Amino acid sequence: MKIQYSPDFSTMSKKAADLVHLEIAKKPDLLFCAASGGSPSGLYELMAQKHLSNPEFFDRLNVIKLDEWVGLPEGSEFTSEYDIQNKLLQKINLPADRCISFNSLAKNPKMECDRVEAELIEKGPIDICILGIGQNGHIALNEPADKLNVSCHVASLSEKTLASGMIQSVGIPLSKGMTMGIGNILASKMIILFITGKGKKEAFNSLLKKEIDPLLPASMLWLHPNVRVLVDESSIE
Ligand SMILES: N[C@@H]1[C@@H](O)[C@H](O)[C@@H](COP(=O)(O)O)O[C@@H]1O
Repeated sequence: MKIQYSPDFSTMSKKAADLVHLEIAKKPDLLFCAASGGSPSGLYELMAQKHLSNPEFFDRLNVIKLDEWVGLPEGSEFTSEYDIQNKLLQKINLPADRCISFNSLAKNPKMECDRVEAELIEKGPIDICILGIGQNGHIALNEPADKLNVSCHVASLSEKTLASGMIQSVGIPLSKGMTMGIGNILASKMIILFITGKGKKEAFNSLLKKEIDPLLPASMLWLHPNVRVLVDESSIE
């Protein structure tokens, strides 16, 4: 795990963009796993700028979405789909046939996870996995628990996640999410974990203990040989 500190959000995002653009230049058709939320939004903005200056750059890129809430109405601005579509996919003109995603409205979320898992087996592994960290140390929607799931699965959301900014204003009671499992994430060739945003300090300090603990799902990343942790110091003071 390589931890790199940046003085602010934009410097951190620029470091991520440099890494991502370098990998895509080497392998234009790579599989990019996109997280929703605030942490990667600076990266996505820089990718959108790259597209403006070099319209062919993302022409062969494939994207898979990291996670999704279960049961949000179609087109809801709170879905991860909406977030990633608006911040990244529409900006880089990525067609639907090069994007794999969980459908928030799937009638059977377990079957939806199995479908995404099967697509990932066929098209994976992920080349670059973008992650934020939850205030409780979750990655994707792998919540702290005695046991963690290897594969794509339906997750019960923790109280801390339910109280987080992202879904507080939804107005519909949510209790579950669909997510990549820890095994899917650890099978990625490169992982970029952002540490930025309010309330992340405690989880980050726990991660620095270098202990593997399912109650801190992000600690599983210590088992991976190619993880870049990009820290925005201004937000964790
Ligand atoms: N399901 C999302 C994750 O995909 C995201 O990485 C995390 C951090 O969000 P943020 O970057 O907004 O702090 O929150 C949510 O739980």
